[in-house]
Amino acid sequence: MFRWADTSVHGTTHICKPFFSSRNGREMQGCKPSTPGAGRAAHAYRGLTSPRRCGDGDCWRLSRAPPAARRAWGEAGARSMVRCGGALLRRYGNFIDDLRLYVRGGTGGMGYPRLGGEGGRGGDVWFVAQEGSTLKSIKARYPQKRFVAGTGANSSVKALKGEKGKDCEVHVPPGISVLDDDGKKIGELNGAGERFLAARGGLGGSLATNFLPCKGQRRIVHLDLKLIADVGLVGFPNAGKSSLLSKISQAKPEIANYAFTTIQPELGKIMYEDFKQILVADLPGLIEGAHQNKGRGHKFLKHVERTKHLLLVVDISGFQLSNKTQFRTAFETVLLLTKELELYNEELLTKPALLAINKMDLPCAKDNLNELMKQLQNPEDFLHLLEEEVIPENTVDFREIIPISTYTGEGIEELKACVRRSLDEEAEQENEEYRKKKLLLLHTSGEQMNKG
Ligand SMILES: Nc1nc2c(ncn2[C@@H]2O[C@H](COP(=O)(O)OP(=O)(O)OP(=O)(O)O)[C@@H](O)[C@H]2O)c(=O)[nH]1
Ligand SMILES: [Mg+2]
Repeated sequence: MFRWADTSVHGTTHICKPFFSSRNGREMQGCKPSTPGAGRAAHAYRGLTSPRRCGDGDCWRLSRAPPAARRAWGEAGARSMVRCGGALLRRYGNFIDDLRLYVRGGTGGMGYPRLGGEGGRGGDVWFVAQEGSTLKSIKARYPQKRFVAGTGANSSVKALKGEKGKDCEVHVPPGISVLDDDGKKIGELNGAGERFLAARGGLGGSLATNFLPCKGQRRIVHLDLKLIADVGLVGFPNAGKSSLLSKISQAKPEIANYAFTTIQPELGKIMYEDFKQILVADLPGLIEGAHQNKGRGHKFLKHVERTKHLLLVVDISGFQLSNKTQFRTAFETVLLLTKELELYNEELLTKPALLAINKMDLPCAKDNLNELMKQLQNPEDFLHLLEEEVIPENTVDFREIIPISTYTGEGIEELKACVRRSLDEEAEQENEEYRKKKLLLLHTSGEQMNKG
């Protein structure tokens, strides 16, 4: 259940209780913010949140916040004043995670009717997973995006059985799903060296075909890339995911105080003293409705599918995309993120998950954290205040909740340790299951041999 890591904020380990939702009759975890969503108090509360650049180019400017909020926000807020720019005008970077290709197997060779010779089979088109390969490099090298294998050799007096046409091998990055033109998955390439037959060559001419060759298989396929990482950073825009990645790894992602700074996934490695490395993927921010592809949600959510662990990152001061959208408290953002994951693919909620509560250096953070804690401990007291649309059907079972600040470094070491512990536990569990399966297999094969 929810477990708070030791932090310099609290200095204690705190166990939060799960709660029972009367709404859907399921066990839930979470809380309801006591701050109402409207009115003067809420306005002040909102004013304490980081002013940010909104989706449509407007800003929640600090100057609009009430004076009390501005005072409370103080320097930290001023430091992270909104920067309005043309970021949203940028394309989705030059990172490519979907490529449409035409593939055709080679035509078979002609048969030799007089001597009953058989033409060679056409070559095949193969996709071969190779480390270092990218969809971008495929596009750059083969702008036509057409892959045709060689034609089989004709049967001749010298060689009655014609030679097979040359195979065409396309090197693709590991983590590829191959889809047909209707979007149906026809193959997967996860590890380096794995191969997928994309188009089979046609048979050579023989007696059965009146010595006429057959054409090779032809089709349109999509290569859909999903990042494979140990941990995926999931959160609303501006929560500090990229800041966190830059703090725990050598990666240098772009960091800025506006939504959608990260427009393409970025990878970083956490290096531990014993040389263990954990691959972390910084994913672009999600917004409400991401599961319906709002804010390019599908493009980003699909990467979550292949990460082993989820690390949800939320801003303790809450989130508001623009002054036209509703303000969401830290707890509401947790629920909303859960909901987006659940609606996109329910299985995502079965992944081991951790929760990082960021921006603990803000003046309002400790109060908000205490409030959040109260809500987490007695959620049933607050749940009825939440809007229906915020509450997910299921919940993420957070292994640990860690308050952090990427500015001061608070909680960062604890977070790294928690990530390591969680991955190690999972690996141990997988090993145990593998051992059990092997033992069972040995046992049953031994019994069969005894019977024989
Ligand atoms: N006060 C404070 N600000 C922070 C902290 N971490 C990040 N920020 C600020 O929050 C803003 C957003 O940080 P990013 O790391 O770009 O956030 P993100 O989640 O990657 O945002 P997107 O890429 O848009 O999804 C930046 O101005 C950061 O400087 C923190 O611990 N404390
Ligand atoms: Mg980012």
